[in-house]
Amino acid sequence: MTQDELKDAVAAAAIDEIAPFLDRDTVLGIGTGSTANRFIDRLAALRDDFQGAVASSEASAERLRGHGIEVFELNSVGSVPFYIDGADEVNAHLHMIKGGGAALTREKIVAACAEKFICIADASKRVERLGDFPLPVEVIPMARSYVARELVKLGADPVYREGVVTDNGNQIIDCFEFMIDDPVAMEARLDAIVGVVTNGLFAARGADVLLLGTESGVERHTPA
Ligand SMILES: O=C[C@H](O)[C@H](O)[C@H](O)COP(=O)(O)O
Repeated sequence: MTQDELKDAVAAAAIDEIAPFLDRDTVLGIGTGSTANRFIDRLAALRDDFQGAVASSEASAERLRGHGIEVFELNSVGSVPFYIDGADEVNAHLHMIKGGGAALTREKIVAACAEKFICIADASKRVERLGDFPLPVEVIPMARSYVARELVKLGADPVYREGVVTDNGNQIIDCFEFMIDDPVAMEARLDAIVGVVTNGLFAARGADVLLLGTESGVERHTPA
């Protein structure tokens, strides 16, 4: 199977996972990226079965609206039973690296509000140790050089993602050569650097369920 077919398979599995719980009051949390897009496209068929969605990016909001799915501001929503999103890497504890598409901050906010985080990913995203994928860090623009120097002190090779402005008007630094032994501790340590808005480690609040697309079918994992 191609990677796109595996993404399609996990998007379909996520629909099966949430469909029995939808009602007219349900507002879903929706992530960003190519896997989340496939989920959004499948969600269109169910649009009359739930109220709408909160999106983690302007791109996902536009795609949802394009399918006739109402998009709500997070501040106007009481509860978010499910957050469905992809990942750049995920380990056995369902800690993740996210933010390859620069949407990490809004993703982390919507995920924090959700009762259940369902991660949808093809098998290439599953790793033993996080860090081969360069860890994204969203920074306030005026703090970029300072934050980069602090990241060097932590052992990373920080690279400014040129030309990218996040939905929040900020910039992204990608941390190369930065293997992560303790994702929970490192997530907190990075967040403590002045000028960091968010880092792409989703460990303190990891996923609750991983739907992993493999050659032999979709595997359902919970945290080890
Ligand atoms: O900022 C982007 C998000 O964190 C995505 O969920 C992540 O990059 C995975 O994207 P994709 O499904 O395209 O691999």
